Amino acid sequence: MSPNRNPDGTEDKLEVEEIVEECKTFYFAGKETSANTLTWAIVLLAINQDWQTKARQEVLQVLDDRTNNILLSAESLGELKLISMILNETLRLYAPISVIQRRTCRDAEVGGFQVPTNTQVSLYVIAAHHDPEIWGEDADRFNPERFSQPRKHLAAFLPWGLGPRICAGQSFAMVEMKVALAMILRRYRFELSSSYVHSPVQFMTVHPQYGAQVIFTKIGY
Ligand code: HEM
Repeated sequence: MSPNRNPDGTEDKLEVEEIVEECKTFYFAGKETSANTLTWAIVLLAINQDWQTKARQEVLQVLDDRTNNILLSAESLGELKLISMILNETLRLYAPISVIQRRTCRDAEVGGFQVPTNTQVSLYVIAAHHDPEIWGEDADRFNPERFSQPRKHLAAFLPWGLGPRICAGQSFAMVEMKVALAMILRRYRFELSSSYVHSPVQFMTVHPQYGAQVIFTKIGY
């Protein structure tokens, strides 16, 4: 671990315990979030069979256009436009981290409100993501088309947070989720089981309280 130079020129190094803590943060921040997003994406595609079909067609087309049609290359990942739209819409509807917290280090004014130093401020990601004034009257519906055009309000979509503490694993997470979803779509058709009960719950991350019962059928690709 290379030393970090402070503004006064002195050097700081992370201690072993601090490195261990960082590893734990990466494990927790990286595993639950991505796993739950993928789970919700599978549930949403199991409900919305038209999008599942379109997404599979895209994956097969991107793979077919390659000589090695089994693995996705870094460049072919960029061609999975529908998969990106589906993952973004999943992150909008079921942002794994639904509340972001900050503590003010000085007096501030936010939207006309005076916020004194040392106040804990909670930013409800889930409220911004479901606001009909931003997303329209169908804000609660799954519609990946919303992400076919660049977003007008950056701050209306913030599953990764915003600012200097934005998610450190954002790009990595999108790559792993795209690869996993593409590989599942390529090999399986899936539908919701009749035992599935829709009940999102927030406990550390937003996940399906009673699990996600989905029936997978292998397809011959
Ligand atoms: C769907 C997947 C993920 C989502 C939705 C997500 C979301 C977030 C959010 C909302 C934050 C807080 C940002 C803030 O306070 O403004 C965060 C922080 C963080 N995330 Fe992620 N994350 C995901 C995956 C990952 C992965 C795969 C890794 C690492 C491999 C990772 C590593 C981190 C770290 C280290 C932080 C703390 C950054 C800091 O405090 O400076 N995340 N993430």
